[in-house]
Amino acid sequence: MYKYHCLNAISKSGLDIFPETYEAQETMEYADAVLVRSASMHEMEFPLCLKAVARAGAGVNNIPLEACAERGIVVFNTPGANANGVKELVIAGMLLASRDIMGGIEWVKAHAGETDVAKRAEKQKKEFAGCEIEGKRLGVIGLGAIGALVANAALHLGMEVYGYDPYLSVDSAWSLSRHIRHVKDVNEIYSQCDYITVHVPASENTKGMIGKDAVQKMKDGAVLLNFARDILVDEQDVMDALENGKLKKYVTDFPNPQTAGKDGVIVIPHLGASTEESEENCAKMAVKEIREYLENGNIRNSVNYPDCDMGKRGSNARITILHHNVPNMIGQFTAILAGRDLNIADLTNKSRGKYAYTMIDVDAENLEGVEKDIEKIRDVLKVRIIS
Ligand SMILES: NC(=O)c1ccc[n+]([C@@H]2O[C@H](COP(=O)([O-])OP(=O)(O)OC[C@H]3O[C@@H](n4cnc5c(N)ncnc54)[C@H](O)[C@@H]3O)[C@@H](O)[C@H]2O)c1
Ligand SMILES: O=C(O)CC[C@@H](O)C(=O)O
Repeated sequence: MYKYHCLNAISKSGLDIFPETYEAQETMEYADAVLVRSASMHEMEFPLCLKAVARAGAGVNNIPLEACAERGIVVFNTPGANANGVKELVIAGMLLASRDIMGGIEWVKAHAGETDVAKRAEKQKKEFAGCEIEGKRLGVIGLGAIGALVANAALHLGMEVYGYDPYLSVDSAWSLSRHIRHVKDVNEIYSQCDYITVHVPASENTKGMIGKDAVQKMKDGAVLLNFARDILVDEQDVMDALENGKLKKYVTDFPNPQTAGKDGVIVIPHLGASTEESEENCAKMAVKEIREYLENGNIRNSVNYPDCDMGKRGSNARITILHHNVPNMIGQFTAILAGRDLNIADLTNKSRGKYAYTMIDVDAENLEGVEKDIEKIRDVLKVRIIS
């Protein structure tokens, strides 16, 4: 029986994929796996039994990736599973910044019940007029799952689109329309675009990447959209730019005391991925990743260990070893098996930065003592025998 714990509400259609051999737990204490959305795990203590954390979503800045790796906990995310939900809200954000839709709706609410509301609305509506996005220039910073969808959708809405991503993946490159202008210097986005939207992961490298310098280079009256993470933007600099009229609007999906309720800021309560479809997609992908790892040892879409796949486990026992990426690890593992006269049917080893993963299929059912012996090897972080 495997045990899992959900730190946030996870869509039932995903949890339903767990078979009867899985049991939900009220706490993490005895869990083999944890499912999480945005809950911060940085201050949490992890039990020794915890083997996997699946982030039902894209951003993993709420999870201590290296601390997990050191404890032999594989962290997964669900790339692309909520990208369409975010794309649609970004388009909505551009429209909200361009026309005073919310001001107009508030005015109607305030005059509800007045018999001459229709006549008064016709007089009042000039106050809420705006501009169209067709023909305007959009700059997309980060052309991954979300950025690529936003860029393509904006083209379809008649915008001219500039895209910047120095680490563009081959998959993203294939998905992008050839009509998107591939920009090599982000300053070109700042200086040329009417709307700028950022879709990069939050990390030590990207924190504060849009601050005073970037804002000063932007066109007067530009609109900045942030559906990635608030820490990517130096929001005090953006507030100053809104106050002095340099920027027209800041649209953000991340409420905080600095931006909530402030003039010129449209703050949405982190709704980018809050659609039935995105929640289902993320939950299903997260549950499949956990099952694949617990039942077969395969790692798909990890963010702290290498992906590694030996297919479905057959009749052989499968030994899986998470370890540091240092020389002579495989030699030590195979020596232990050879010393017991055990035959290796298949073996795979993959590495990613400081960490590596070895999977060994062995032609035997009785592997007594093997787990303990491998665990004693220096630089081994976690050993499992799936049989
Ligand atoms: N608002 C929401 O609800 C919501 C939902 C999903 C994701 N997000 C946020 O959006 C981010 C992006 O999501 P995604 O699914 O597109 O991720 P992704 O990994 O598919 O794409 C990220 C892209 O950013 C690029 N990149 C990295 N550093 C860069 C830099 N310095 N300059 C330009 N490009 C850079 C990468 O090459 C990659 O192509 C997530 O990390 C998450 O923080 C928010
Ligand atoms: O789970 C959510 O609602 C938000 C997810 C989003 O921020 C992400 O990074 O995928």
